[in-house]
Order: sequence, then C-alpha cells, then structure tokens
Amino acid sequence: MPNTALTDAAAFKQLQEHHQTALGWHMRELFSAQPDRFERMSLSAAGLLLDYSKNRIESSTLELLLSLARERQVEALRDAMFTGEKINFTEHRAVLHTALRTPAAQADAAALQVDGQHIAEDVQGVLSRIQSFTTRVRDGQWRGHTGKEITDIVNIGIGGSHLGPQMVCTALHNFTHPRLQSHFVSNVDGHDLDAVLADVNPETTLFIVASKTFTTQETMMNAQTARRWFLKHAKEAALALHFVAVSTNAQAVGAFGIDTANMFPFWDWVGGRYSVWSAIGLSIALAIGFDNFRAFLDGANAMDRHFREAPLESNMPVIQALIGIWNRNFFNSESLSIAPYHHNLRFFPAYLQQLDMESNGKRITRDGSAVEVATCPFIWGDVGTNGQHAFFQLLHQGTDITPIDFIAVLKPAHDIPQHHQVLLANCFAQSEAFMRGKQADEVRADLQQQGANEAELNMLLPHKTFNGNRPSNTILMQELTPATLGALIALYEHKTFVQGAIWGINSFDQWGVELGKVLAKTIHSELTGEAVPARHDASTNALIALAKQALG
Ligand SMILES: O=P(O)(O)OC[C@H]1O[C@H](O)[C@H](O)[C@@H](O)[C@@H]1O
Repeated sequence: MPNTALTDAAAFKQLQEHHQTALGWHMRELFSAQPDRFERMSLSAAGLLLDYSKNRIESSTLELLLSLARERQVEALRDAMFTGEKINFTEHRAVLHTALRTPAAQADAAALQVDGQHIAEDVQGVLSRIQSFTTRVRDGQWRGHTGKEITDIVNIGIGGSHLGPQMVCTALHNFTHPRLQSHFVSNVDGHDLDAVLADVNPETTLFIVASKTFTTQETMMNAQTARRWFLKHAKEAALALHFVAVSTNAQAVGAFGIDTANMFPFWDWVGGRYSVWSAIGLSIALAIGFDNFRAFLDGANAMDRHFREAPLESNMPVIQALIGIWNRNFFNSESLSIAPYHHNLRFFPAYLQQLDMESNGKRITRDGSAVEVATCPFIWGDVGTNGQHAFFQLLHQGTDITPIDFIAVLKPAHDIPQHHQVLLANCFAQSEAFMRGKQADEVRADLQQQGANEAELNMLLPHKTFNGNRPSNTILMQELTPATLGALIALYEHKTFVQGAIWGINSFDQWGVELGKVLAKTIHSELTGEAVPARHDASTNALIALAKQALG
C-alpha cells in the first residue's frame, strides 16, 4: 500500500487545481448543456441504481478521481481484504465479513483460510445451526418452559450487536413472522430494559444476548438483569429454553450461565460494525425466516462481486466513495446527510453512523503519521419527508453545504393508494431544488405575479433566492426486499472501505471507543462508594458528588 501522504499524490494535486475551475460551475448550467448527464452519471448494480449526476463534477473530475483511486492502490487493498490478508494490522486481524455472505458453491469460498483454518466450513456450519434453530422457533417446536410457543424475541446488545439487527428487522417489517415480536435493548439506562420487560411474558420470551466480546458493560448488565427478572418467574433449569448467546467468546458465555450448546459463534475476523451478516443476525433470521436471511446475504454478495469485478469507472461503491472524497477533501463538506424516503429505513442513518464514523473517524495513517487531510464527515439524517420539516431549511439555505444521499424505493410495501406518489414526488423535488436552486429572476417573476410592490419585492428577494448547486446522490431500488437491503448495506460498507483506503487509514479498529469505557469504570466505582473519588477536574468531581447525593 502507498506509504506516501495523500497530498503528495499526483492526482490529488491535479484535483486541487481542477477544483479551482469547478468552483465556477453551477449544476443547473451543466444540466442544461448536457442532456445525457443522467445516462453518463448513473449506474446499476445488484438491484440498485446510483444517480450521481447531481454533483459538482464533469467527466474530467471523475477521471482525476479514478486516477487518485488507482494511485492509492484501492484495488490491491480491496483484493487483500477479500483474500483474508490481515489488513486490520493494529489488531492483527483479517477483515472477512464478505466471507459470511459468500455462498458455499461460489468458486472462491473454499479457498479462504485464516491462520490455516478453512473458514467456509465454519460459516456454513453456523448458518445451518441458525437455520434449524430459527425454523424450530418459528414453527412453534421450540417452546418456552411452560410449553407455550415463543412470541417475543429480545435482542440484548449494543453498537454492532444492536444497530444492524434493529435496522434490518425494522426495514424488513413486511417480511416478519406474525407471531414473533422483535424487541431491542441496548442502552445501559434501565429505562430501556424496563420498557421491554413490561411488554413481554417470561413464559414466551426468548432473549438473545449478542456481544462479540461478551464483556461489554452495557450488554452484560442488561443480560444479568433480564436473567434475574426471568428467574423471578421460572426455575434455573428453564433458562436454557429462554436464553441464547451470540459471541466469539465461548468461555465468557459459559461463565454467564448460558450453555454453549445455545451459543451461536462468530470470529474475530468479523468487525462489530460488519457483523450483521454473522450470527449477530440471529434475531433477523428469527423475524424474517432463514430463506429471507439467505436472500439478504445473497444481495450483499451480489454487491461484493460487483465491487470486486467491475472496472473502477463503473464500480458503484468506488464512484460513491470518490464523490464523497471530492465533497469532503476539495469542497470541505463537514457532514453527509442520509435521507431515506422510506419509513422502514428510519434506523438506517443511525446504522451508517457506526459503520462510517467508527470505521473512518481516524486521524492516523497506516504508517503512524497524522493524516494531512480531513477524513470521515459527520453522518446524520432522518427519513423523508420528516426531515424536510425539521432541518432541510439549513440544507437549502444554511452557510454550510451538506451533500445528501437520497434513498428511494419505487414500489411501496403497503397498498394504501396515493401516498407513495406523494413521497417520491417530495424526494425528487428536493434533489432538484438542491441542484437548481431558485435564482433572483425567477423569484422576481413570482413576486410580480403575486402583485408585490417594488419595496416588498426588494425586501423579499434575497430571502427567497436559493443559490442551489448543492450536491446529492440518489439511490433507487424497485422494492425494499432482503436482497436489495443486503446490497444497500454492502454498498455503504465498500464505500467506507474505499474512502479509508484513499485516506490511508485503518478502517477496522476503534481505539477511540476504549478510553470512555475505562474512565466510566473508575467513576462507577466512585459513584457506588466502592472507591475513594479520584481527583478529577472540578466539574467532574461536582457532578459525581451531585449524583452520589441523589442516588444515596
Ligand atoms: O459486540 P460487543 O463486543 O458487545 O461490542 C459492541 C460494540 O462495542 C464497542 O462500542 C465497539 O466500538 C463496537 O464496534 C462494538 O460493536
């Protein structure tokens, strides 16, 4: 991999110059001069269409960005990931979430090894266990301790052991089993667990304790509390019918009191934020059934094959990543807003926050030096049309220019008439408005037509004028299915990967998260009186004292 700074790359320097020219472009002019812009600047893969024509780019911009990708050896790093090299070098780990979705029959599946272990067999073995377990629960063969069918599944996990299951179960709501209600508990805040326990019956509830490490404070605490709650209603022998675990840490699972026969394993070469495809997806397979879970994996696998095989210029994750680099490193956009126009995708922005920001929220390059450019933008957003009535004003007329990813689904999963046309009309109208804006002469004509007098017109003109030229991508799919959702997540995973490769950072560790965990342990022991308060700063000391007083 290149050990040179990104800013020394020839293509980077050319892009800096090119950017000076790009500052003079307005997209509305580019569109009127180029009727074929959509054809040239959109592409399809794995059931998704990416329209990237509403960006401040020309063909020459793309050529330079592609040269940058080549110069930064994105393809070599991609191949290293797919073939199991330990590219997560700070943790000495391979990065093989893609292997979790590779069908056993696919040519490259059998060859993959990690530390001499053929991993395809392990992957297929766990998948068959997931298949038989989820089928038994769904068919009503696996029953609670009083002989009743399971009605509620509670996934206890946080971060990657929570966001994926919750997002996918919500997105695929229309595919879920009518008897099984999914619940998710992540926060150590007791209000979270309390609300779920109030809603479920211990006779018919299955708890999944999902944690890669099985040491995460929040998950362990929630799991212990759920276990105590359960034991108020049942005997210890009944636990095995109501508690299963998903983890890489069999020892800790056993110590917790879950029989390892009830544990679904995965491996350290699966990062937490990439683990939805592993046994962490157990709650998904329970909700939507194994065949749909397999379709979800297949959709991601279709995107993997596209990412591996398509030339860079027609490679969707590569193009999406390069557009992001253009906006971030040349136009200095500090954030990226995610706008899914589908209510069932309401947890998708939160899911992407972990995926992208935990992966690329880094400032040190692979050779240990500080990056010289900005890396991951803030990722945030909400579903359309809700966001339009909250923060879109800033997106239209605020002082920062925030690129937006619009995600739309052409066919709804409901049969209520008219709503979907209105939803899609709003989505397309927004991206058009961000691109075109509303120029002063158009505002003037409108105001004159409304009969505004000259003074009124001059007062309103600057307020009602939108410059436009604000960039967005639109991702379209026919329907939101397990397969298209799988492809959509994989698209963003690979986009994140390509950007990390260009910035020269390790996208697969997360040392920053560790510090907070350590500090919280110290303060917790001070709060509970087991330790003498450490000498913190005056603010932290006072806050601890106040909490101690209140909690007794
Ligand atoms: O699955 P667990 O081991 O409980 O970890 C849960 C989460 O913990 C930390 O926050 C990590 O930064 C995340 O990447 C991880 O997903």
